[in-house]
Amino acid sequence: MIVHFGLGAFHRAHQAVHTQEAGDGWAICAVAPRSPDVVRALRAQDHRYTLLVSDGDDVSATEISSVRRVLHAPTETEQVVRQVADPATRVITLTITEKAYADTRPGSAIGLLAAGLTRRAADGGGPVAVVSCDNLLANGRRLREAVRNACGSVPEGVSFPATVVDRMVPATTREDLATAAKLTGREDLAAVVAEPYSQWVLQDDFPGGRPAWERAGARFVADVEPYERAKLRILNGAHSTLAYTGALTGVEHVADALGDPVLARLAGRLIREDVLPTLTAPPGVDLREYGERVLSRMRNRALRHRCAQIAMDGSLKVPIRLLGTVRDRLAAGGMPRWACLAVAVWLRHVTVATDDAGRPVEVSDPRADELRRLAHDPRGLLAAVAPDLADHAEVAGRIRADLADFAAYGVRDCLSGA
Ligand SMILES: NC(=O)c1ccc[n+]([C@@H]2O[C@H](COP(=O)([O-])OP(=O)(O)OC[C@H]3O[C@@H](n4cnc5c(N)ncnc54)[C@H](O)[C@@H]3O)[C@@H](O)[C@H]2O)c1
Ligand SMILES: O=P(O)(O)OC[C@@H](O)[C@@H](O)[C@H](O)[C@H](O)CO
Repeated sequence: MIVHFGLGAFHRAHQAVHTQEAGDGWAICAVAPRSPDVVRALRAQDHRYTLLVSDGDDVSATEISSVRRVLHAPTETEQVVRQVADPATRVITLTITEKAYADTRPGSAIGLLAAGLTRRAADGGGPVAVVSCDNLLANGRRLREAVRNACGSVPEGVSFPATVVDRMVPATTREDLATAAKLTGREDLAAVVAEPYSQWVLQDDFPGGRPAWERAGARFVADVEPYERAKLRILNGAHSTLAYTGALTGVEHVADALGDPVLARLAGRLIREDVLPTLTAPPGVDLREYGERVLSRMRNRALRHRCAQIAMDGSLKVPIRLLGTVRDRLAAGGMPRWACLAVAVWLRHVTVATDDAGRPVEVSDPRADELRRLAHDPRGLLAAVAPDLADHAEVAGRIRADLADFAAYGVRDCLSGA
């Protein structure tokens, strides 16, 4: 049995699909940490749901049935703890978003995981792998640290393999639900839509055994780090850049942001000129080709990936997706013009929160209030997120100038002249 925390769209289109395609009998008990809606929807349809896969032209529908039980954490806490402690559970996966790793209070996702692992250790539940599938740096180590904080120590027999996950899965829209109903002939409130591309790279450290996810295309490697760095900097770096520039220029979805040549040029130059020189290719991977493919994947119009969704929680995402690129380019003697520009666009997004036409944009970030209070002080603002870069005269000067230009001329005009 696998216990999964975070019953969002991504789990349903990625780990659940890999587990079904492995075909070796593993089943999933999925825990919803917050909203009960998906729990109700799945219970009403025998836990089965539709995966729509579209390249922008054709769409296929597949029934996913690897999820066999669902639990709502706030109201079914004891069942969650018992399921984690159960010796039949041998793998635990998580997609709980970046910010959830900092919340180790009792009752939080990490708190419940920790309570279950503690009971498991006391009851002799046996070894188990706990696998973060969130877009974090060193997600295995990060999760281990969170569990250690919540438990006081790391329970024996628990491994935390590092992973890299890659598939674009936007929030399901009403139109997606209508497409699922049309293709399957039944209403499905838990349907998800994804691109054809799907990748999962994992460190093979599963002391209690694991599904044969390699049968579904997963790769087990000794060192996940080069894959992680490449994916987070190329794909997620470009995604966040398009999300902030799109949001501030009145564009709703990522595919449409790439339809604007000015925004597409920024994303392309960011990848080619700033990100690629900071990377070492994983064995057998052509990173230039991966970068081009990422941009073409993002042009998929079947994915209604909202700029506002990707823009959320920038204070946690931007350091992972863009600041490493800035630092490595500087260390190598280069000036990461495009990455700095992207950081400046994010700072404008989180502090000013109106687009070029003066319309309010959606900002959801745990540090938004604090950063907004620093809007009048560009150096202080940068120091709040990257003190080392605030001390770098050229970077701080460029970001200050970009912020002033955005205020005077608008983001799009500045980007078109950059
Ligand atoms: N959607 C994608 O394209 C994609 C691709 C790769 C990785 N991921 C990873 O998966 C995560 C979830 O993406 P999604 O598309 O399923 O999003 P989603 O909004 O559909 O689901 C988010 C899930 O996280 C839970 N959650 C949110 N805040 C939480 C908190 N503070 N504590 C505990 N749980 C919390 C929600 O209850 C929900 O189950 C992302 O944050 C990312 O790290 C997503
Ligand atoms: O899911 P988030 O919020 O961490 O980030 C939004 C997207 O950039 C991300 O989900 C990508 O679609 C994904 O990482 C592709 O593999």
